Amino acid sequence: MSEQVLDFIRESCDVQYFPDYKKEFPVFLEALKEAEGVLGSGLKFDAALLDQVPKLKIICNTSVGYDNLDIPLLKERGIMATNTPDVLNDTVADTIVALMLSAARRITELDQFVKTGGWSEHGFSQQQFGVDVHHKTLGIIGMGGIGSTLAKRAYFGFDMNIIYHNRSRNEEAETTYNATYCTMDELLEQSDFVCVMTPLTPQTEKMIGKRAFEKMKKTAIFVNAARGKVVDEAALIEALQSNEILAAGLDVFEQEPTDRNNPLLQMPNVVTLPHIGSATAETRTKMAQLGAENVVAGVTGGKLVTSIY
Ligand SMILES: NC(=O)C1=CN([C@@H]2O[C@H](COP(=O)(O)OP(=O)(O)OC[C@H]3O[C@@H](n4cnc5c(N)ncnc54)[C@H](OP(=O)(O)O)[C@@H]3O)[C@@H](O)[C@H]2O)C=CC1
Ligand SMILES: O=C(O)C(=O)CO
Repeated sequence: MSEQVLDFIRESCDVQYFPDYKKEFPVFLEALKEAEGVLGSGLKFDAALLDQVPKLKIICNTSVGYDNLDIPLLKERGIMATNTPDVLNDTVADTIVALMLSAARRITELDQFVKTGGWSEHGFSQQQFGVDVHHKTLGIIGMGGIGSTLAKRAYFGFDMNIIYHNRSRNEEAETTYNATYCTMDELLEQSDFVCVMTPLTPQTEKMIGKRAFEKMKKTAIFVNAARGKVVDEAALIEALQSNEILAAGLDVFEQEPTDRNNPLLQMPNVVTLPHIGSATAETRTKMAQLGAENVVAGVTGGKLVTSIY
């Protein structure tokens, strides 16, 4: 949280700032017990925690995802909640394109090849060729804010054929990016790149499992920048080990940080990132500022900018 954003909140509220609340959780908890508003990301607000923070009026996530919040419980207790949609769409879509390109063109693997002296006067072998991204079929599961922004890049930048699956139709994406709505099975069977971009909910938890990987092409590249728990990670590992799919690009994991012994970290055809989808200086500042506007509004009785409900 930059000083500029903190100063904006300080104009209306007393602020206690914890750059790493997990490191000093007992002190943080004491402060939270007195707080009317909280701004940040990642902390799970369950009933046991809410019981300890009776003065809390508003929880402002500095993330678009709000799987850390039990919305029915917050509603029941009259606590407001906000998130930070849209301001991060371009940055997260850029991250997904980076994962698609890295996995398809084997960028991280070949980077290591060069840096460890593997590139000799004999050049490199045909076994190291990648596959094209352009003119392929991209399947987007979750054609929302980020999914649509990815479709824009893929359609206009890479001449890709866009297919998608949601619970409801996204007519704007159909008109603007020529996206075709299909069932989940059709998407899995037809896509060269399968990108999941849904929120984590009880309905989407482990939505991509063994059966889904079996449906995908053997040449498919799977990308997850949504939430790790949307995927059955054991099934993903098995699919990669048995060549059920070609490669994967992952910004998120079932457990974060992921275990150092996670087999995915040993696979050259898997590109990994530490959940940095929205993490550019510019976008994180926009997210913090939006969260700050929400927390000030919530505490002072103003109008929330991006209320979750
Ligand atoms: N890696 C990172 O750093 C980041 C990760 N994220 C993650 O990405 C998620 C999506 O963000 P954003 O695009 O802004 O969200 P949106 O709400 O704009 O889009 C979510 C999409 O998922 C679809 N969806 C929801 N539930 C289902 C379901 N059960 N089956 C199929 N489709 C479904 C929705 O369509 P419909 O309702 O019609 O089904 C909607 O199109 C966030 O919730 C967050 O978890 C976000 C930002 C950064
Ligand atoms: O916004 C989110 O949901 C994230 O995961 C971090 O940007």
